[in-house]
Amino acid sequence: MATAPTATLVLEDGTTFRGLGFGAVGTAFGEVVFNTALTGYQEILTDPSYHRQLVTMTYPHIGNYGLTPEDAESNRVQVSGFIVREAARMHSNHRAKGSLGDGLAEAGAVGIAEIDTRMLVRHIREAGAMRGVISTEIPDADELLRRVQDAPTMEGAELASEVSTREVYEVGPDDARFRVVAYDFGIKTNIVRLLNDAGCHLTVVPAGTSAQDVLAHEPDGVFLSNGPGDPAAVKAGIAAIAEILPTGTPTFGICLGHQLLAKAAGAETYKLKFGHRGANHAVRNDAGAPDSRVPHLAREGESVEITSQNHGFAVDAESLPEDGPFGAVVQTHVNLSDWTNEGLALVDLPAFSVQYHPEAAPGPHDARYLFGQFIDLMERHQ
Ligand SMILES: NC(=O)CC[C@H](N)C(=O)O
Repeated sequence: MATAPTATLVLEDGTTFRGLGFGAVGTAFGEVVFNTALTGYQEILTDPSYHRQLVTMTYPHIGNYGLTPEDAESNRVQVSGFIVREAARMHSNHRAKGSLGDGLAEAGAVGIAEIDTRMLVRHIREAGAMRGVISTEIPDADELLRRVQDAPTMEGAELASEVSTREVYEVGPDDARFRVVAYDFGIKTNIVRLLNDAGCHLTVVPAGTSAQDVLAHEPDGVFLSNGPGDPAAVKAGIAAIAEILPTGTPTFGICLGHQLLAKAAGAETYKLKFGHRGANHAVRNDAGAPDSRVPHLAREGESVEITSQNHGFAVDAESLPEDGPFGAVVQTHVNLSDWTNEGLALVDLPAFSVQYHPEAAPGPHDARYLFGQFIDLMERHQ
């Protein structure tokens, strides 16, 4: 690292950090967020939901196992910048094909190391997630502050269309039991893989696809993917979902897909103070509670699961309607740290979704059962 350029990180409130640049040389803007997973930096960097974000890892030593193409969650590094305590000088892993620094450089993502990430994260937890800029070319903190204050905010940002596929594509065997249309708002590869493994042939469609075009495929089910940005700004997606729901097509959403389903069904979303990003968030499934109105969505055996998460917005549980455009919407899952909403289901229609990541890449596999529940719903409605 001795020859790495000096880099500067400036937050929109003027807080300034100096560190060492790695990855791309340049200036990168984005929302500064933090992820508490101990491993899985490659899956995090390549998760399209991190588009336009500067991701801080709380684990202090990052890059030691390099980058391995088969582990990517999309075809590129998606973050605009990466903030770490210590970037490993060498990686060691027989599967790796390159270093973290080279991967960031190739994608134009600016990294900054030798940052006091504990101080940064404590500051964000107190003051809230905010815009930031990392620069290896502009050392003047006042200049960077001016620029970051002009950068777009995450609230109101429609980013799904920036990462979505431009073309429709098909994945999985033609003779699969179920034909699913998957909305790509920024879909992660492991979701595609797990749906294929569960017996689904996928037709992956761009974020702006109309309900008519989706229904023309006569799908057994519709999947709503994760993705970046403010759910409230994804107007076309919300409108399309509102047209698909009354057809009774089984629908399953993850993260952004969950938020869009909620909006389509009459609920509201809001921005969390600093979001949930990590691989050990405890969630309770209430679908098996004695008074549950959606007992078919109970998790067999246990009700608490440790989950992988990555979201900055959330569904307002108080806004879930009893008398919405498609009837009642109930909360199926709750976050055990802050009691925010983590899942919902429609009572009268075969549609459900979770805020967290059952595909868990990276993360624990507790929530895989949800893919099975989607299959069950399609089986019952086929
Ligand atoms: N992973 C996701 O799909 C994130 C959803 C949304 N962009 C949020 O930050 O809340």
